[in-house]
Amino acid sequence: MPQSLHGRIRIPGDKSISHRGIMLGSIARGMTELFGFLDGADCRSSIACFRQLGVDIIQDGDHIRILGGGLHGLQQPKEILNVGNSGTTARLMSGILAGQSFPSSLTGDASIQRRPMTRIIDPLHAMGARIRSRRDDGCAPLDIEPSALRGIDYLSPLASAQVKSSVLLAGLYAQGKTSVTEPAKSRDHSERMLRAFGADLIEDGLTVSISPNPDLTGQKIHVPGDISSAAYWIAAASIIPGSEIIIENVNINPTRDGILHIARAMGADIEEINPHTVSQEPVADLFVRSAELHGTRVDGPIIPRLIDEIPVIALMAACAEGETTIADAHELRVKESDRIESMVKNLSAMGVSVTGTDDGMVICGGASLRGADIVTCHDHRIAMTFAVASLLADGPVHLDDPDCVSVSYPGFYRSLQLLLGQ
Ligand SMILES: O=C(O)C1=C[C@@H](OP(=O)(O)O)[C@@H](O)[C@H](O)C1
Ligand SMILES: C=C(OP(=O)(O)O)C(=O)O
Repeated sequence: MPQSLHGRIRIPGDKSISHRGIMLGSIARGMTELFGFLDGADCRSSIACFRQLGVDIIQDGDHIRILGGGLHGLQQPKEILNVGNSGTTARLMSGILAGQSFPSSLTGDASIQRRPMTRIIDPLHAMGARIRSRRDDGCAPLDIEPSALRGIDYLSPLASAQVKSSVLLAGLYAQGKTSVTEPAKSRDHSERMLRAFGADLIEDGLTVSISPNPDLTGQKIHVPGDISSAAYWIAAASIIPGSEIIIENVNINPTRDGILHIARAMGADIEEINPHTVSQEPVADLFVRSAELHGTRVDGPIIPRLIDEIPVIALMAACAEGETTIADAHELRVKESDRIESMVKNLSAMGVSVTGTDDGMVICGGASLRGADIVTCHDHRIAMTFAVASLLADGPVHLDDPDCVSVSYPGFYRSLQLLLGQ
């Protein structure tokens, strides 16, 4: 019988909001303070890049102070900017760099150098940017030359907050208005934060428009807890009989709350307590009790609202009664790893009957999980998913790179021990 989870837990700050806080604080005028910042490897990469761009950023744990010099206050970096493992840093920062009066280059780790950048290069080109993939393969390293930008109306083929945000940030430096229309709503943290910093931004359904600003103004931002990190505890507490936990201070932004909808559709028992707003973002504590789960269908416009949670949703599906189909999630193939392949391979190794499809997977629930050697592909979400799976396995589960969790959740294993009462 697996050991149940109990107690209250506070999860680290939201990764998307932490990145945006560093970036907007760096191009705003005056002091920005971030409280509850995610001190994980990805957000540290954003700090390192903007320091290289001449911004004074002081970090004291999860408290950050940024002295921004305004939209044109960045300086030419002496060396190539290194985004590490962070796609968000690469794509959003490219939008800012495209509008600068100096050249710059950026690269990242092996995973970043495989992830597609044409999705931002194309719209930035249409705005007049001079940005090219050094190896001509559509991936980083990217070289960016100064040029005058003009506003465009961009019809994005993808529901991607990174693409949307990159174009909107470039729009701050463009002549005229820039708008982005997406096929489905992606996370809207950039829109909320840009507005708080004083940007001239309008939202109309799936279209967001921004006009160039004379300047943004530094802000104090309280970063709420990351629902993508809460997802592991939602899943673990739901699956393991007898569990009862409270996850404090979780961002429940409707563009991010897909996991709550899908978990409830599977029968999960999740109560939202004390809902309130913090720095333009809706927040609540989540009371999660174990429940009998059953299979469901995960597809359509909810996909961008839970894209990073699909690995752990697939694990919930493996432990539920009946079949679950995940579709319309082709984007999983271009994350830190090919997450469809990673999930199919590792769930199969644990004895789950799962079939990968082009844009998702079909999972037969109800199997008992056996011990296995897990290939994480250095992907933090795969590592955390199988650390949760290990609680249910009837034999030892070995992760080849357990430490990669520090990309988004440095205290993950400590939190797990706490919830297990160890
Ligand atoms: O904008 C963001 O902060 C993010 C957007 C999503 O990526 P896409 O924009 O590629 O969908 C998500 O997967 C990533 O973890 C963070
Ligand atoms: C896809 C992710 O992040 P990024 O694109 O910023 O690397 C993630 O955190 O799951």
